[in-house]
Amino acid sequence: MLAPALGAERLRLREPLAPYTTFRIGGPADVLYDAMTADELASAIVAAREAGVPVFVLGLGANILVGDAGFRGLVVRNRANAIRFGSDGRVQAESGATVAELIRQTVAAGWSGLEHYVGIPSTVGGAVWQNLHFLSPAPERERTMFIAEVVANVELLLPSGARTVVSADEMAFGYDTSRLHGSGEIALRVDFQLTPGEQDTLQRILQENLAWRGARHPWLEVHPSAGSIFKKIEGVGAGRLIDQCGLKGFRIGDAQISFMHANIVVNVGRATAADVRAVIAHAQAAVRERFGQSLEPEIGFIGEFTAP
Ligand SMILES: NC(=O)C1=CN([C@@H]2O[C@H](COP(=O)(O)OP(=O)(O)OC[C@H]3O[C@@H](n4cnc5c(N)ncnc54)[C@H](OP(=O)(O)O)[C@@H]3O)[C@@H](O)[C@H]2O)C=CC1
Ligand SMILES: C=C(O[C@H]1[C@H](O)[C@@H](CO)O[C@H](OP(=O)(O)OP(=O)(O)OC[C@H]2O[C@@H](n3ccc(=O)[nH]c3=O)[C@H](O)[C@@H]2O)[C@@H]1NC(C)=O)C(=O)O
Repeated sequence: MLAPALGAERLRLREPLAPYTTFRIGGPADVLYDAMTADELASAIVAAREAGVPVFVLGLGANILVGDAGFRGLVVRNRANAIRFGSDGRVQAESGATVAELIRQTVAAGWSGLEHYVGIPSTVGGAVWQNLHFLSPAPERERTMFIAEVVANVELLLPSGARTVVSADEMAFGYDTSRLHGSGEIALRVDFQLTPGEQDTLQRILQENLAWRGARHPWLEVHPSAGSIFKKIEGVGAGRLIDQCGLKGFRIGDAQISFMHANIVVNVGRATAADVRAVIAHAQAAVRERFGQSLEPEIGFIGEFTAP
């Protein structure tokens, strides 16, 4: 049903999703399609919806846990990555561009606003979906900065299949959220408004932020993860509560609570989604019993899970 619209030769059947996630976990998608432009991304979603096929848009797979039984339907891997510079600090990126590449190009051109988010795996689409954030530069690090601060407009694909451009004010950005959560809307392109930056300042922020993250978070290349597993508990810290339960290093199968940061679960070998879910349940039960607090997962659970 999808082949006429998307091209049979570009559809991969029963494709394992683990390699396309930072957790390196997850069973096969019925069908995987790589969208190479924003137009292809929009066409694929519209084609799937018209055919009544469930569809999931995959960025870098940095904030999701895919079930061991995989995804029934179409996974569209967003590889639409064109980046165009306008005048006076305007930069437009397709939503599959990586934040890493966008930072590389904007910093090289002397524009400030995105350098704070260095080292965080994300596509531009994932970044606006979740309102990507990091602490303000050292030495103060006095506040959390959000990508919303440099977003001017977002082009959206609506559930109807129509496209529209909305301003940042209309994006309902919050901590770890935006209007894209649960709305069925997909970000196709984002316009950023950046400001001139001193090359030395930009380079300092890049290096200091990478050092900060490197010292606190496990390294993805060695210890695959999905970043923070649980949502922030304001003024307390999900990681601190799990830590105080003595759970650093707690392991089920090959899923382990990181020794570096208790809010991160790492895949130390061949972890399954069931292993990760069992670790999540254990941490939730321990924190509820000890502190009476509910830990709410921050990651998305995608596809089909077998019982742990
Ligand atoms: N601060 C940190 O240290 C870390 C932060 N992260 C966060 O994780 C996210 C990772 O992004 P990424 O790997 O690209 O995303 P993922 O592939 O992990 O997808 C996560 C969700 O993003 C939504 N999404 C992705 N692309 C789009 C799009 N074009 N339009 C609308 N929704 C989209 C989907 O939501 P839906 O299910 O609603 O369709 C999906 O469930 C970033 O937001 C980043 O902030 C991750 C790791 C560490
Ligand atoms: C890693 C992510 O985002 C990160 C983001 O990189 C950084 C910097 O802005 O701030 C948040 O981390 P965080 O470390 O402050 O969050 P929490 O896990 O709630 O920890 C809060 C505090 O608890 C303490 N803490 C943390 C871990 C630990 O093992 N022990 C401990 O005592 C630390 O003092 C820490 O600062 C984001 N996490 C959440 C859940 O909001 C992600 O979204 O995947």
